[in-house]
Amino acid sequence: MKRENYLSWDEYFIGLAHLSALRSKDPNTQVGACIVSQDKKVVGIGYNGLPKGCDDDEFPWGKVGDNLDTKYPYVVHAELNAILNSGADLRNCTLYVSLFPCNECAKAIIQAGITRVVYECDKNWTSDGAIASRKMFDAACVTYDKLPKRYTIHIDIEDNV
Ligand SMILES: O=c1[nH]c(=O)n([C@H]2C[C@H](O)[C@@H](COP(=O)(O)O)O2)cc1CO
Ligand SMILES: [Zn+2]
Repeated sequence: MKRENYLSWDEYFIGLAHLSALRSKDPNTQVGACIVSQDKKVVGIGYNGLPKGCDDDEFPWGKVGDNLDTKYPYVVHAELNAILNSGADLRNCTLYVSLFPCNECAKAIIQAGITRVVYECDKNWTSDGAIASRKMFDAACVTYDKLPKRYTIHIDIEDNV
């Protein structure tokens, strides 16, 4: 008889997105994204971080002050990193992401041909960025689904072998 308590596809892929977020150096918000093809293959994965060649220890991670002295002009968002890290054709793929995408990522998601977004947290739901994202997703027929519940996936590598 097969195991009962295995991960669902949604749990598996959002779990991968969360694992990826653990690589983020952002001290405030760690976001992870995972792109999955129609036949359930992972074709892209990423987290919010600086572009290649930009030193994590040299660039700022703060939120306030002069814009150029904050992280905002420099950080590549998780969704965009997942798209850029993929070499695959992303048409009709699903993007799993821990936070609802901002409008800049929404544009990249649409242009890449991704047709479904599954997200977990929508703490930014009423921000202008998220409102613009929804306008564009609706116009471009990109569906967006919030995962129905939060859950814990426990990974203990020592115990797992
Ligand atoms: O869609 C997103 N994807 C994404 O990776 N991020 C990243 C950029 C920043 O590193 C961080 C947001 O930082 P903060 O919550 O401190 O403003 O999350 C932020 C958004 C905004 O929704
Ligand atoms: Zn974004």
